[in-house]
Amino acid sequence: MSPVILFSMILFLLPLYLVLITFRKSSKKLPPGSLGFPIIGQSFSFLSAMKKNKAEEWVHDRIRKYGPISKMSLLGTPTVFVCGQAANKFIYTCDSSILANQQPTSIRRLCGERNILELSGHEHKRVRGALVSILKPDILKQYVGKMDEEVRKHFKIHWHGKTKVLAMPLMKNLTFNVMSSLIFGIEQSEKREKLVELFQQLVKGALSVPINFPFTCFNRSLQASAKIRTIIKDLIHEKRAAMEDQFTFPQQDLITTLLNLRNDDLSAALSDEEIVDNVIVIMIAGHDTTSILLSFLINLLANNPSVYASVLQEQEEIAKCKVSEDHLTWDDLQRMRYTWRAAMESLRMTPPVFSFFRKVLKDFEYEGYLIPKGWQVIWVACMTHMDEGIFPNPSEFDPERFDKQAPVPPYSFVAFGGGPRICPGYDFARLETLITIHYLVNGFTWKLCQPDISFSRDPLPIFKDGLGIEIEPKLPSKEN
Ligand code: HEM
Repeated sequence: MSPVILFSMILFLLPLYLVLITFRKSSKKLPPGSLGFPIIGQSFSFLSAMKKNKAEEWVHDRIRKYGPISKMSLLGTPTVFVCGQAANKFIYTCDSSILANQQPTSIRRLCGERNILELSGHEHKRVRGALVSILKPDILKQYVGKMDEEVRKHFKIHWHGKTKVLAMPLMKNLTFNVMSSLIFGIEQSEKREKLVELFQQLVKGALSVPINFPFTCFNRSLQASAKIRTIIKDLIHEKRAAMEDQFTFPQQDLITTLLNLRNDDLSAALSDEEIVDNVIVIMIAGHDTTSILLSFLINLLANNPSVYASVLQEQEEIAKCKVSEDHLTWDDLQRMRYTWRAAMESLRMTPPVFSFFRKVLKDFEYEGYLIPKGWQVIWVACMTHMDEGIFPNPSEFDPERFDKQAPVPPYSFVAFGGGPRICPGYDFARLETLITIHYLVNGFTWKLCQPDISFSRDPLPIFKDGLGIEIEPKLPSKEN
């Protein structure tokens, strides 16, 4: 029998088998809801609601029908759906021997078995420790100048001399280039353009039914993933050779920093396979999320003149103390408090990541229901962001909500997740966002080409028209 048919049969039968053995061995109640058709289950209805930007309605319909806990089948696996502040707390504090991080099969196959999202317990701690150590503020401080340079270059090439731009693809291009420069040490080149294309293709299949037939989106994403792997492996060999020749870089890239990380016994902290898998995850986790934040913030600032005025005032104060060729410094970024609140508010209103998955390692009971081993849990963490009881007038863009004087209740603002898996790229994203907004508001004014713009989730939020804006450079022009 061909491996493809065998694999499809396993995918088809596994959910049924899991449900049957669960019923046989336990008298406890499963959550309400239906598993739908085998394999497909509710995958298409969920993905289609995401695409139509109706995911919140889809979730509300489910809650109306079954309550805050229900069962379904998503992306080939029986699944329990939960949401709300209590669910966020439960999941973020749950023992990793009960609930392990697990992405859909599609993500595991595209990013590799050793990627941090797949690991749990000690292995997760070890790999996470290595990633946190290269993304912590002390290390990132050294990169502010390099980031600043990339951002200025971007505005010079893609914005100056234009009257209209599509902001979203440009922000993707910018965040990808910043990450390539800092993580891979790859400057502007054909290789970098190739990598952009390959990552875009890989991401398209990240949340898809994992059937590897020719011409499927998943198949194209797998091919892109294989090519990216080859490029990263070659880079690792080049950097290792340079290190062995004792060729020292004045400012290392993050892959070199990772290659240099040692355990107590001086063995390498991460294997090459772990570096490849995790660099792919970092690129995916970091560049799209931050570009979404920047694009939605540009849209919100265009529609909210008073917030825009406060951001501008803060950024003009900082610009006043500099001459045009000065880079922004770490201290300048610490002064951009209001701008970061505006960014957090944008993340509250449109968090880049809508839902998360965990794998159930042991049967457990939650709110009186059995959550069986072998199933997965999906939770829509950000439903709390629009909870009137937590964030009054949730549809209003109000950065002051994040004023430190009025702290946000725990487990309710979760754009960066929570618990032991909270996003380790928070500071990276903050630096990149603040530097970009600084040069944007000091360099240009902008307005939306169309007043009413809509977005879909594919699976990440994306403006359908690319966020067309009319731009005008400010005079006298600071060299952006
Ligand atoms: C606005 C930008 C970003 C947002 C909203 C964001 C959000 C998130 C969220 C929600 C999680 C998952 C937490 C969980 O599973 O509970 C996460 C994990 C992660 N993020 Fe970010 N992220 C952003 C930027 C970045 C950047 C710039 C990087 C790297 C430079 C990064 C690297 C990672 C990694 C490696 C993980 C996995 C952590 C683990 O499993 O321990 N992220 N991020």
